[in-house]
Amino acid sequence: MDIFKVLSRGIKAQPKKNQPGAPQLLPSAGAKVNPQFFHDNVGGSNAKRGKKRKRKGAQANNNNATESGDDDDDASDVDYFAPKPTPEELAAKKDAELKADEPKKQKPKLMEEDECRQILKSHRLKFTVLAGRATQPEEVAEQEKPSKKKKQKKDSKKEQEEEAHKKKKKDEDKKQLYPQPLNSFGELKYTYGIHPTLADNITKQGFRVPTEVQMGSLPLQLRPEMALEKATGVEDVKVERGIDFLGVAPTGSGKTISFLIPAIDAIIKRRADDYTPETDEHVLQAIVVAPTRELASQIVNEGRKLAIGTGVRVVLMKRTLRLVAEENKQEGETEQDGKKAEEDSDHDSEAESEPEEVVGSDEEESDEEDSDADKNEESKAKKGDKKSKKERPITKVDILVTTPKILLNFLCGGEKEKGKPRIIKKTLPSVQSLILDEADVLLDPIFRKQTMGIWHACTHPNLGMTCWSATMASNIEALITKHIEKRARRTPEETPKPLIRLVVGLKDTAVPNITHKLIYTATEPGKLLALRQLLHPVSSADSGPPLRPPFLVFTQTIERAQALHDELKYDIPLEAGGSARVAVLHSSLSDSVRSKIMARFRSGEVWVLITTDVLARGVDFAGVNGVVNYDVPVSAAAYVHRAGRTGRAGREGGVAVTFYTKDDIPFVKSVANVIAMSEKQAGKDIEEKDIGKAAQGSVQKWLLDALPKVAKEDKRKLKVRGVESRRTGGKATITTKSSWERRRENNRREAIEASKRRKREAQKAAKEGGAAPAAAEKEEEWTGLD
Ligand SMILES: Nc1ncnc2c1ncn2[C@@H]1O[C@H](COP(=O)(O)OP(=O)(O)OP(=O)(O)O)[C@@H](O)[C@H]1O
Repeated sequence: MDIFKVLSRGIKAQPKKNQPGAPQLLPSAGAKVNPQFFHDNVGGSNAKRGKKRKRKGAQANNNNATESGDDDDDASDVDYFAPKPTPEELAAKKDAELKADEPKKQKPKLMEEDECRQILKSHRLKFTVLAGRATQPEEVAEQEKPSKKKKQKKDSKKEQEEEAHKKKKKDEDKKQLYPQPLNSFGELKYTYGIHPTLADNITKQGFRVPTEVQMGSLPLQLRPEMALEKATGVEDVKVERGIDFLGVAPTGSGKTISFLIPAIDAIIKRRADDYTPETDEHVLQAIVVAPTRELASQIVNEGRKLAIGTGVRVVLMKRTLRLVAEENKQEGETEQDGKKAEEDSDHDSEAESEPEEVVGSDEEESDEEDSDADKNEESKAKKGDKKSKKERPITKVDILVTTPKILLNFLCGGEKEKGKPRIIKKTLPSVQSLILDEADVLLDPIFRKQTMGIWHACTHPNLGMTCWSATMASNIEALITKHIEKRARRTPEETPKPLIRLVVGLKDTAVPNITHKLIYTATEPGKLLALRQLLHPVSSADSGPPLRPPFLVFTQTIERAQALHDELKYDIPLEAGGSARVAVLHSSLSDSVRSKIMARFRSGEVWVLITTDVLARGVDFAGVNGVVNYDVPVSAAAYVHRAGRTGRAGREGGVAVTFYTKDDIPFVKSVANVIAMSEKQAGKDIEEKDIGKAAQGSVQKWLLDALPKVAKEDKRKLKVRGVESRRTGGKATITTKSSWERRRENNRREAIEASKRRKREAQKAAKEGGAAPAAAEKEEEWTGLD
């Protein structure tokens, strides 16, 4: 040790974490050892986030993955003066470790229900049976008598409220489940028996510790009977035919592999069971539906990585694909069914409570645009003779990943004609698993008919349905439950499959590991100034942690994204990469341009990506340091998803900034509420005594109280149309030019246009008659408004 070096070290204390000047941990710094969001010390007197309970049971299950970074605690046991082990001792120790890693042949050891309860609670996992119990308890009868309840309430409101609350809690307790959690990925192979190649692929991806949603959902999906073996009071939950599943878990918590692992494993097993040389073919067995093309291709990539060496083919749906589908034999009936399904859907959307879920205007376009993007391929296909369509080989596919419209078009034999109901001409009887990623948006009125059409076309009697999202409005949950029950009624001879819901953490909140900033900019130009300040921060004394590239900027419309890009593209100095560092991505761009921009952003070439809600859901950019909501999101759920593009897989240091102007004040309360709830969940909520202090990144209580409540009708309008003034042709434009300058430019442009028009008219008249040349000459003399 160089003593001079030690002595010459500065004595200035290093700033602590989260203090100004302290090196900040950013999402771009890389993956975290432990991707879990919640691991409370349940049971201890001083429960604290970030500390994980140690379990005996998990160790007994001989897992080959470390549980968490908490093993560092063992450092206190290190004995620096102990004699060094001999090489023989080291070799013997290694042998023992290897032996411990070998799969156990005997029956895996399951945890008792109490222990499961503790672990589930510490990771904030809550399971509820929503439908399909063999005997439905009295709550159904209770629900059928709302008028009587109301009457009672009038008598002694408080008493009745208390009673209702108690009853609700009791009912909820009754429906709750405490299945086995997955403590490590090693258990997937040794306890739940997934194929070794699939297990190896999981390890190769570097996944060591399962996230909460993986802990909760994988055992139930893979072997429900085993997951519930130690659970008590589940006699009416019959899982022999599998389960239907609804997973509501934070953004970036690894939902994708939670549905891909069971889908791939089921295909491998079925193939092994039914193997004959003739049947060893790829048969479409699972469909994953996602709302945007970017998300769909991301799922394909994830799926292919997991399926390496398993023989399972994961394919992205394209117009030119030929799938094995059965012609609908009872077309007349299906037509009626189809019509009925549409009527049902319409009826649902009106009858149910106002949906809280977001459907950004752009998302609709994104799927609309699917058709445009695939037109190239279609035209190529059309160029060949008509026969070629028939001759095109059937695509070998086991898992199909698709956006809803493109698959529905295939099933209906073409695009929708205006005013005509869609008829499903083909069905997909081989599909045994239908997975809806971002299910709430897929079942929102905007995509509902398309998604329901696909659901209807999957005719397998034992179709398994799993739905996933970070947000789930209650009306969407009710819709899923209703349709699953309806399907079950078609086969009364079979035991109904239970629909089990898993909620991780608080429903509809943002991830707990990011910082939120709500910034009032008063006007539209104020936003541009504020964004420039974020790009070029002048002082570190700014409120909250600075926003460092790469980051995403969300706008309400395509036009605004384009305009913001035009404004910002020269803001990055040439020596730092110039305009190439800022890019825009929206649904009017072609497919190939979109993919190129995505690749450039992922590679770090683009620092600021301006976009619309087309990238708000599901897209995984691991190292995004922040999100700027240049325009206020159209709903609380939209906020959750946009903010969730940062802080993925538990990465710390992400920032979500939201600008709001005078025009947004009527709508911003729902966003402020989500921020407050998310901070509360993260343990950062402001205490009464701190009200008035500038708490970093939190929404202060006075602001929450001062913001007006958003009326239901306004919420609905906002969701469908966004802030009116920002729609195309609205008064709010993104530009640094003053309105006087813009007016002058407009006048000049119009004058030039008018001049050209007159000239053309004069020339036309000159061709026709003699008097015109003079007029044309006269016209040329005019120089327009300058
Ligand atoms: N167990 C794990 N350990 C570490 N990283 C993981 C783990 N599981 C998933 N990830 C990574 O976490 C990131 C987010 O995963 P994913 O995209 O599946 O999240 P999500 O829950 O679907 O998010 P969203 O709600 O935004 O769609 C991915 O980069 C994925 O590779």
